[in-house]
Amino acid sequence: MRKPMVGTGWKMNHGPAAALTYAARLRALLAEQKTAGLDIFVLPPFVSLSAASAGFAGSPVQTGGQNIHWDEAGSWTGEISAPMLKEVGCRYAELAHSERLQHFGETYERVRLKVDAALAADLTPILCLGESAEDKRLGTSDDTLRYQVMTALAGQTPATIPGVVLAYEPRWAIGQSDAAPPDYVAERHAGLRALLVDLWGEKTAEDTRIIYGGSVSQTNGAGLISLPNVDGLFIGRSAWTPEGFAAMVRIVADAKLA
Ligand SMILES: O=C(CO)[C@H](O)COP(=O)(O)O
Repeated sequence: MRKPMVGTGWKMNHGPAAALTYAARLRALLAEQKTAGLDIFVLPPFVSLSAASAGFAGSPVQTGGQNIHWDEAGSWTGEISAPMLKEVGCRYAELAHSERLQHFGETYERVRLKVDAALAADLTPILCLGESAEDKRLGTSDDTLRYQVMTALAGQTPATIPGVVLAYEPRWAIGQSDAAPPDYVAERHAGLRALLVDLWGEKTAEDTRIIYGGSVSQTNGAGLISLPNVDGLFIGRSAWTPEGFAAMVRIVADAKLA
């Protein structure tokens, strides 16, 4: 059984003081909602992780970092290690976000090392996958997703794959006015599920969560979370307020905990 998820990445928003304010407000809102049975997560900026982890301590909300280096320590100026995320109370490590690929030179070859580092530190990798607008135009979306999965998860086993959350985020749908069309999302998630079967077998595919991100909102969220093979929602802008995120938690809970 795949435990449903709902999470938000704050990107470069909410310093430590704002993180504490957000956490206090979200805790109060979620105390009035169904949350048992959901994995709920927030991915603050690095400088806000200690504050956020403290602010959410004892609540249903877990924290995670938006990136890690593949090494445990060393001369890597400006980088953060998986053990450091663990030390500040994180459960998750987001990897390969499209903005890291587009603006900061990230590669899926490097992400493979980061998946290993996250798992070694007992963090759950949230592995972002997604095709470009050009892929979509050319009909090569599934080829690109296959390359990303096979490269980032090379060396994993049927037993370790379910410890990774796949986050399907079509690049062309991020930061837009609406999400990818539901039938398109359903096709890509079905393709990823079939790829997991092909590479690691039925049980691994059945146990591995695939969540959707890319302009999720209160308008489209219920339709997206109801699609087959969509095990959760991963929200940016619509969840940068506690009220917005609490509304998305409710949408996922209503769909998945009924
Ligand atoms: O990071 C994302 C979700 O946290 C993703 O980039 C979607 O962002 P959004 O389009 O602002 O929801």
